[in-house]
Amino acid sequence: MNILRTELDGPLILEPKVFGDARGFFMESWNQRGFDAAVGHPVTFVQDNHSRSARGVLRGLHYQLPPHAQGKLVRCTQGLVYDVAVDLRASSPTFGRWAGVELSGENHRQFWIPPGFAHGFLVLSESADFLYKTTAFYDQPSEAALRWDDPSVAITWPLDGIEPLLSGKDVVAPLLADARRFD
Ligand SMILES: Cc1cn([C@H]2C[C@H](O)[C@@H](COP(=O)(O)OP(=O)(O)O[C@H]3O[C@@H](C)C(=O)[C@@H](O)[C@H]3O)O2)c(=O)[nH]c1=O
Repeated sequence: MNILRTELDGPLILEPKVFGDARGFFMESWNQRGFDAAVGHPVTFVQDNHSRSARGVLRGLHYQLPPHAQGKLVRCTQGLVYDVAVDLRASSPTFGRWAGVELSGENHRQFWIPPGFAHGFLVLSESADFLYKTTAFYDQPSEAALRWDDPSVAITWPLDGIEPLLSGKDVVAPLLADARRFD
């Protein structure tokens, strides 16, 4: 597994070793020992999620508040998405900054987003299957969101003229100035 850092302290891009042959490919999509070594400490996942979205769907930016804050290990198994993490750790030198990466069924990349970050993605293919593991259970009262197009965060989503399709709650998500942050 190849590990790439972003300009933010915490998120990691993981590139699993893919064994291709005449049948197709094989890869270890998660290996506890390798993952813990990459992150530098043991991580326990408790939930796996799967969503499917059409082109132009933008889910996010989402997080859960402590004590239900979630680390997420995300990947796209079919299609192509642009995936983004935003640093919401109040004491972080990179508070309010973002990192983005293309994840696809072709590049097999995974993105580790630790607790303390908002997360979202934009679908760039006709459809996309998005799978992720979380370190805490879904807790609806702890859900929080940050506006995807907050000018102070200024994420350069590769929209290319697409009008993103958002959920009702994402349309009215607060700007960074009003969003809940992590102490
Ligand atoms: C996230 C989640 C949702 N749900 C339910 C609640 C709701 O009725 C339905 C759809 O939920 P949402 O609209 O929040 O789904 P979605 O917009 O896909 O939410 C996800 O977005 C990405 C960007 C993330 O980072 C995830 O953590 C998660 O917040 O599924 C669960 O039962 N368990 C879960 O873990």
